[in-house]
Amino acid sequence: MTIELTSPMPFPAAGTILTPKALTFIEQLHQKFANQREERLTDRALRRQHVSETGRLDFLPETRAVRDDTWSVAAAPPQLQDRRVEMTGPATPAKMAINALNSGAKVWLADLEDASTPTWHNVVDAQLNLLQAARGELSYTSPEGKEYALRTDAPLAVVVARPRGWHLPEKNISVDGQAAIGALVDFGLHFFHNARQLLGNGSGPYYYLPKLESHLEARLWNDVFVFAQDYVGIPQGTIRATVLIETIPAAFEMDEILYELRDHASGLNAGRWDYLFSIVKYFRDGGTDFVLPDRATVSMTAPFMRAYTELLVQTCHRRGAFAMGGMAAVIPNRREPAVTEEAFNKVRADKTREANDGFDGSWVAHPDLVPICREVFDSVLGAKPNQVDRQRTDVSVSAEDLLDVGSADGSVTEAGLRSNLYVAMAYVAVWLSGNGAVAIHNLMEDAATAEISRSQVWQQIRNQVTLADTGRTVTAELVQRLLEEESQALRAEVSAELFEKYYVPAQALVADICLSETYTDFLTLPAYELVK
Ligand SMILES: CC(=O)SCCNC(=O)CCNC(=O)[C@H](O)C(C)(C)COP(=O)(O)OP(=O)(O)OC[C@H]1O[C@@H](n2cnc3c(N)ncnc32)[C@H](O)[C@@H]1OP(=O)(O)O
Ligand SMILES: O=CC(=O)O
Repeated sequence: MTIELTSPMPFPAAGTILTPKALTFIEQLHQKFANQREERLTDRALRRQHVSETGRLDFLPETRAVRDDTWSVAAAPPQLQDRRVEMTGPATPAKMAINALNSGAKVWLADLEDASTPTWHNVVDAQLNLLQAARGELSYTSPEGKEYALRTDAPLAVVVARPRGWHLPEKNISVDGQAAIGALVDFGLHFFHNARQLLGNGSGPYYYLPKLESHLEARLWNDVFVFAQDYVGIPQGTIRATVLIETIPAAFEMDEILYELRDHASGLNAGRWDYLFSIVKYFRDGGTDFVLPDRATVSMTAPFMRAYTELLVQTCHRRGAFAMGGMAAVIPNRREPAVTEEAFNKVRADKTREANDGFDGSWVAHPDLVPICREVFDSVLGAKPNQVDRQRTDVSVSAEDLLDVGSADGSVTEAGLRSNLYVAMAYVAVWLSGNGAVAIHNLMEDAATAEISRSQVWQQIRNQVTLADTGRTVTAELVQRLLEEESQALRAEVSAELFEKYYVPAQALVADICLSETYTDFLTLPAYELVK
């Protein structure tokens, strides 16, 4: 066998997941698809290079027929007909998984991606929790003795697992001497252990696919699904995938992405945070027209964001697919009623806009937000499980609309720059400690939101932006100084031990990626080198 674990089993029960048969499946996936994955990653670099030379993206002339023809995706299985509330969160620790399954949401996006640090322990523990959940066997006792069990008085949320994106390796497994591919490890282990079990439960192997940049990446996933279904001997078309439209090039290929996955597609999701990250990344050297205002001031009602979400709803419904809303990152705080009230109001407003625009359901980051999202969608859907029949023929979105980044209100301020540096450092520190999502100043921060923060800083230096509140120009020297000041603020907030262990390396990493001449494509790639 050419597959090997390059690290010891992370904990004794890991053998339930890392079985010889499951590893053989991962090996086969790798051998069949590693080259295609490499080609797709090369395409990404070439396309970005083209954008940097032309300052432009457009709908593809060669796929016009796919956009113009009449076709639909496969019908949604019964369990995915009603997705009005989707809870997101990591699948490890077990407590979070149980809380999400019990939350009353219709779906749980079990996140192996942006809300999870892919430490070897987390990667395998998340799989173990999902395996036990599929068999109704997941339970947990906290160190304080609080018991957690799967509820039996109401339906559990349907699991839709989100594997890592194509770019991330899994360094604890090697195949033919190369690091395994994170996406194939996450999908492969989940599918191998649970596909048949989930079908037996009346559910199925359902996935969210993150960070796609083209329909060819969707084709690659489709090829993986076809191979995997044959491998375990379940009917073709059993898998259902919802694709996150969270990169700017993918917004130009929504039809094509659904078309490639048409036998397995169940919808698209408007992943707003990664979308903003992608805009900054793609147009980072596109001049000041592409410089976004402070992260906190970019709203979903900015014309270019509205163009993106409206096009998504229209495209999905035209193809019989679900349009899923995104994440309002404000979260409640059970100890602070005023914070909770503000979060409820903001989430209600966000979900109301989505429901009225035609989305079929949306995401929440915290169990206390489930009732708000449900109530809003109940009031718009009435007795219907979804509103896929709402065609939105009134929508007309051009390439210019999608690229009208300058239409965002707001300015770049020193307060916003400081906040970006603080969040990037604090998030990376928490990520290095093994938590992929954290509340910072009552906002949910995960890999996507941290990517925006650090990318904005890089873009502001590159464009020598003038700060609206202080009149200073953003330079490497200014950023270095503010980074040190924000780091001192963080030093005052955490223990000396934590600071040395996680915040010092986080500061070094953020300094490196914000100040270097070359832009770093994903923050999680250099960060991954620092975790076991
Ligand atoms: C841009 C995107 O990709 S969005 C999707 C990816 N991001 C996410 O999924 C983030 C999901 N959210 C979270 O991880 C969490 O809500 C956080 C980290 C932001 C805040 O978590 P906490 O600080 O634990 O919140 P809080 O203390 O209020 O939690 C209260 C209870 O709710 C539980 N809880 C909170 N959020 C979640 C969640 N997303 N899933 C399951 N349980 C949750 C906690 O475990 C805790 O349970 P307990 O009372 O049994 O101990
Ligand atoms: O993954 C979702 C996003 O908003 O980013």
